[in-house]
Amino acid sequence: MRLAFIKCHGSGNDFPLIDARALDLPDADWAGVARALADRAGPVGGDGLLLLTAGDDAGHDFGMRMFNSDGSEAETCLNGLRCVARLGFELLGVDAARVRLKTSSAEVARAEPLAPGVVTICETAGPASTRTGAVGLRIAAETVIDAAIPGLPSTRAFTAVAMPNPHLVAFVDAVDEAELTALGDWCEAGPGLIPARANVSFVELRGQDLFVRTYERGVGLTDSCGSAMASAVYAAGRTGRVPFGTTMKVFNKGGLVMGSSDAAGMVTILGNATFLYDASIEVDPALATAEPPLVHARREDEAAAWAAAIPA
Ligand SMILES: N[C@@H](CCC[C@H](N)C(=O)O)C(=O)O
Repeated sequence: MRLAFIKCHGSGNDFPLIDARALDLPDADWAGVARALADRAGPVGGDGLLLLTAGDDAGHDFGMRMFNSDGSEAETCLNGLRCVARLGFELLGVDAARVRLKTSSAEVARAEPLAPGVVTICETAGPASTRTGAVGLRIAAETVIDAAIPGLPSTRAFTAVAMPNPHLVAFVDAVDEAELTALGDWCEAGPGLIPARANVSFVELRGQDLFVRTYERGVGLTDSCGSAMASAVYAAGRTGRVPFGTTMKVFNKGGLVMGSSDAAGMVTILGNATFLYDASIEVDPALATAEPPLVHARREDEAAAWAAAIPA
């Protein structure tokens, strides 16, 4: 089948994005499309597949679905949501919307550019939950807040957050990528402690700002993860490191976003939604393979604006 897509990124988290409002494919086929298009060794590459889906009578202007590179479907993707929101705004001619996610809803709106030429979207999601059941942790404790998790092969103190996708967040003095990768790999095996797996983040507190490095469920180490940044912002408030209500810069390997949260668990993230190119591609969902894409237009001005705003 031939699919049109936009290659986009939110804070360096990159995705093929498909307007799927009129496409009716079984979930297994979307999983195959994700595995074909978000394969780093394949013709497109990305940290997952984003779908813009139709609105509904429950007050959602449109919806978002997100499939990880391994074909698993996530509850949310907050870097991806900004890109989906931008496409929804452009297609519907609106500047704000309520969006249906897999198991929750989010509010999105156009915002003042973070830097000249950088399309910027504000998103509010939540409430974040620290209930271990919501995070998928099979332990007796009701919550894990800045505490070791029995059975996890790490002695670090974690805060477990459902955004609503599962996150384990540890504040560290300095991010050790090898340690993060080893722990992420352990979670990827779906151990009895956390069978649905988890996104794992190490976070450096830099004054009242954060630097977040994340091993994403279903993907691996990524340049940034929006729901991980949201979880880290909330965890910073919940653990008393940064007062709720503080707007902080959240740095990551792919750039930065602005974030804040409140005691009720609502998290607001402001960040880019950059479109890189428009293309179409022949995909075989059953085999999870794709031909090289036909690129129709490159949005070089947007890529340049982001590069100028976030020097390497
Ligand atoms: N990159 C995303 C999160 C994508 C889903 C995640 N890997 C999961 O399986 O929960 C983001 O920006 O939030």
